[in-house]
Parts: sequence; C-alpha cells; structure tokens
Amino acid sequence: MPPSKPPTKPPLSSLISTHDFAAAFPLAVPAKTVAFVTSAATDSLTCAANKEAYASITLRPRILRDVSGPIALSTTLLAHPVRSPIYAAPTSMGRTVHPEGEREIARGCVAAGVAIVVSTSASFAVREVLDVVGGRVPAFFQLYVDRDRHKSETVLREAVGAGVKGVWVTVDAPVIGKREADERAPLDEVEVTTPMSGAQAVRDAAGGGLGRIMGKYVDASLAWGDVAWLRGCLPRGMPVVLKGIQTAMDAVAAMGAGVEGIVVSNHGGRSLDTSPATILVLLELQRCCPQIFDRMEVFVDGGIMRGTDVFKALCLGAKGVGIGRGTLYGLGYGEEGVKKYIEILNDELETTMRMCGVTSLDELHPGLLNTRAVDHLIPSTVDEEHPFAKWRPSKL
Ligand SMILES: Cc1cc2nc3c(=O)[nH]c(=O)nc-3n(C[C@H](O)[C@H](O)[C@H](O)COP(=O)(O)O)c2cc1C
Ligand SMILES: CCCCC(=O)C(=O)O
Repeated sequence: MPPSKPPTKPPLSSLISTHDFAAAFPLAVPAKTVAFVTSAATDSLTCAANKEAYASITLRPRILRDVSGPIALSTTLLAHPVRSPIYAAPTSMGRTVHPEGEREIARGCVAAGVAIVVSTSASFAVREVLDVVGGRVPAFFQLYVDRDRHKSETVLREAVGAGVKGVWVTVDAPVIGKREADERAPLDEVEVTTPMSGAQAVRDAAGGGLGRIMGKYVDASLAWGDVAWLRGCLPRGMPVVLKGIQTAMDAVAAMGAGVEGIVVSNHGGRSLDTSPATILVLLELQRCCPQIFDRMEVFVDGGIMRGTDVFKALCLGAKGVGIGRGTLYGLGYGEEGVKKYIEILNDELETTMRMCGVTSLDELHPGLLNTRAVDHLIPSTVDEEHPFAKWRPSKL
C-alpha cells in the first residue's frame, strides 16, 4: 500500500461556519501550533463551559415586528466607531500560525471594519501592527506587566506613540495556566520570538509549554494600587480596561478604581480551570451590580462560536465581544480567513436579530433571553452577606 497522503486543508470557500474553521486549523498549521492555540488549563472544563453555558441560555424570539429593513451592527468601542461589536481579542505569537502573524490579523480586521487588540507577546512590535492598521479601525494594546516595570513603561510609550486607543491590562494571568497539551508538544517545530517582551522559546525542565515559557516575564505582584501607576504612564484621557474580571465583586472594584472598561474573561479557559463560564459572569454582573454598565464599557470573550452567542452576550450588556482562538483559526487562511470568520459571525448575528424581532443593537435587552436553566448558578449579591464572601478556610 502506498503511504497515505496527509490531508490538505479545505479551500476557504468551502468553510461556512466557525466550526469548519476549527476543524480545518490542524490541517493548516504545525502540530505544536495546534497544541499551543487550542489547549486550555488542566482538564479544559472552563474552556468547554464557556461554550456550553451559551447553549443553556435560550432565546425568546418576538414575532411580527417588520424586520425587513437593514440591520445596523455598527457601534462604538470606547467611543471609536466599528462596523460590528465583534473584535479580535489579543493573542500572542501570531507567527506560529502565519508568517505575517498579527499584521495579517490586522489586515483581516481592517477588511471587516472591526477593532484589534495587540498583545504584549505579539510576534511583531506594536508599531509594525499599527502601520498595517493605518488608523482605519481602532487598535488597542494589551499589556502584560513585566516584572521589570521599566520595560513595561517603554512598551507603553511605544504603544501610545504608535497610536493605540486604549490599554487593556490582563489581570487573570498572574502566572500562566497549566496547559498540558502545550507542555507535551515538542518545542522544536516552531521558531518564536516576541520583540516587545524579549522572551525566548527555550524548553526547560517543566516541558515545552510555549505559553508558560514565553510568559515568564509577567509580574505576579500586580495589585489594585498599580492602576495608579499605569495611569501615570499614559497620557491623560487614554482609556484603561481590565481584562479578566470574573466576579461581580471585582467588577465593582474596577469601577471604584475608575477604569473605563472591563473584559469579562477567563482567558478562554487557559488560566484557571473550573472558573465560571464568562456568559454566567456577565449575568452575575446584571443581577448583582447593574450600575456598572452605565459607568464602564463591559466586554466579554470566551467560547463564542455562533451569532446566537454574540446576541446573548450583547443582550446581557456587552458592548463588544472578543474572539481569541477563532481569529487564529481564520489566520490559518490569512487576511481573507480572518475577514470571513468575522463575517460569518456577523451574518449569523443579523439572522438572529431578525428572528428575535430587532434590527438594531440598541434594541437588545435581557428580556430576549431565558436564563432559567442557569439562574441557580449565579451568585446573587456582591456584599459580605454572600456565603462565598464570608467563607474562610477552616484549617490553616
Ligand atoms: C493562542 C492564544 C494566545 C493568547 N494570548 C493572549 C495574550 O497574549 N494576552 C491576553 O490577554 N490574552 C491572550 N489570550 C486570551 C484571549 O485574549 C481571549 O481571552 C480568549 O482566547 C477568548 O476565548 P476564545 O479563544 O474561546 O475566543 C490568548 C488566547 C489564545 C488562544
Ligand atoms: C506569553 C504568555 C502567554 C500568552 C497567553 O496569554 C496565552 O497563551 O494565553
């Protein structure tokens, strides 16, 4: 028998859903890249829960409301106009997927008219990515704070100088999560450098985990008081967003710290396994601290695979919806793939809106959802009366 030919990736024209992109990804990139991108922390329960929780919330479609007119998906993110609330969440080391990495993601975002968030651990310097953007869509900078704060200050100066519209500080990864598939996959298949963090991909005694090795610079001492330090590094008026809020208590604390936005995120389940699905955290914020939605922009990411998922997040108050792995699945097909991935979600969102009797984003509200199946999972208060807030370890 002749050796069987390795399967080749299907043509872009044949992909019609985000699931098609996810299935094609392993055929488009090296095995190490698949392990790095698709892996999640320990048992991947949160990664799965992010998706499953969307399925547990059902829609309450309204009928006979003349939805023949155009659908308006355009909105603003931190006051910057975009064609859709969907944006490219920050993802590191884009060159593991495509030689042009984040620059190619940027081209896809420009073509789709959506915002991009550039990671500190991008494969290109922030200016090289923003050169591609050319001011045509808003670009934000995701900051991992370096243990050497001078390095962070330099990177922030470069990001501001390059023209980013805000800084998103990641707060759900004081250390990088334990991703076993990434740890096990040999490191020698990919060449990785991250110019802004200056990290080197060198295997160590713990394994070949790209995320862990490249994330060693991240400062675990980061604390609430550092919001003032960050403000001091930025020009007046530059928005600050905390990425990785997972409880109403911290959402309220973020409001108290005076930031302009938060991202409800668990890093796509890559940080702490068994942390709650992000759509449930969004529901918790609606129940426990609805005032925050008037004071800050609330974004969400994690597990979004369908227009109905986007719709549910927007109904629960999200101003924007981030796509992490999906952007990289699209990147497997270059700029066109990124654009198509976003447009598939836009099309599905439009269909969902018409079916639910609405034609513009400002008509979305929680009443279009039935959350009964998950209500028992939602903590109901943020104050000290809450049993979790009172809980202390009985044995120290
Ligand atoms: C390969 C990969 C790299 C990532 N790198 C970063 C990063 O550098 N900074 C960050 O804040 N989040 C990072 N994330 C997390 C994403 O911003 C986002 O929170 C997450 O992927 C959303 O979940 P989803 O993949 O299910 O869409 C990364 C995610 C992936 C999959
Ligand atoms: C560079 C550190 C890790 C990047 C990251 O955030 C991720 O892989 O999820």
